[in-house]
Amino acid sequence: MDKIEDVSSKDSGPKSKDYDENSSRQITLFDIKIDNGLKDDDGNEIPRPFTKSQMRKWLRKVKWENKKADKRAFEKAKAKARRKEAQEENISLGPSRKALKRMKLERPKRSTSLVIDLSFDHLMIEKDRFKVIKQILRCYSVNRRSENPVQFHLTSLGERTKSEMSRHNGYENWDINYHEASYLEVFPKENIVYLTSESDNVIEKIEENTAYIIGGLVDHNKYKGLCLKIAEEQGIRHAQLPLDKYINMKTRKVLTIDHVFEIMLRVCEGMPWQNVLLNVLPMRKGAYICDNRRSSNSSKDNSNSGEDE
Ligand SMILES: C[S@@+](CC[C@H](N)C(=O)[O-])C[C@H]1O[C@@H](n2cnc3c(N)ncnc32)[C@H](O)[C@@H]1O
Repeated sequence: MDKIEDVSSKDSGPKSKDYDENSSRQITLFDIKIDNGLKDDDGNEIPRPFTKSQMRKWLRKVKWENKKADKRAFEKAKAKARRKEAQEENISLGPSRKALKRMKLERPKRSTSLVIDLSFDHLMIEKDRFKVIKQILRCYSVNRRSENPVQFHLTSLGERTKSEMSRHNGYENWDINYHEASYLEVFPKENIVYLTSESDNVIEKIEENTAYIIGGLVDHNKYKGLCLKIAEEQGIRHAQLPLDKYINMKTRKVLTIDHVFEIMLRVCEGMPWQNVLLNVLPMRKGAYICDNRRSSNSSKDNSNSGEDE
């Protein structure tokens, strides 16, 4: 049952003498009948110090705060149990936060840049903008854990994306280069390659000192060919990933931002294209090896469905 006194210290919601005095006897949400008012121990109605809607709002907040605290405690206990179990079974859970921080300072970065072009905000509904942010977080996470990270840039960063990013604590200090300017102002034009599944050029080798642009767009195929059109208009190079050369796929070849990012990163790290494609693409993309038509079980499903999610 929800306990008002658990959160009254955190919350500056409605307070009155009556409520403060009563808080020590753990009033529950069910004790308070907004419509009938609150009664004291002798059954006398306590004058209502707030409007019904103020009270409803506050009670909702209290309920939410309690739920949040419970959830946080549960997650903490779960993580602790997982750490303990891993320690007992000698399983590595990857680098700790402290180690990751040290890696950020010590790891040399490649001269190749992976850039997410965030100039498409106005073409997306809120839900899809959130998906873009979620995918950026995944890119950040894989790059940060890489032994050999690339330079990670976000360009055309607008106010909307900035405020959505600011919900993630300390994002300004992440190992990402943020630019309000377009990639055209950040990199020499001849060093830019726009990645797009619609290009006739197929990427083979990832070049040093080159900025590979990924369109920060979740469009459910609504703006087919848009990135290719932009690259052509801007007179910059463009290329698609060599999917056809190394794998067969049951679904469309338009991948999500984070999949494209991870594929490029892994190839930069020195893994062969085919292994990378089979490892990174989720099973439901139905990727299997080209040459021997053998179905692959090695695909991993990273809970991100195919294109646009
Ligand atoms: C969901 S797609 C957006 C599709 C969009 N309609 C377009 O015009 O590119 C997100 C981005 O991932 C990259 N991308 C997706 N699939 C790709 C592929 N097969 N080859 C190269 N880049 C790809 C592109 O940069 C693309 O802009």
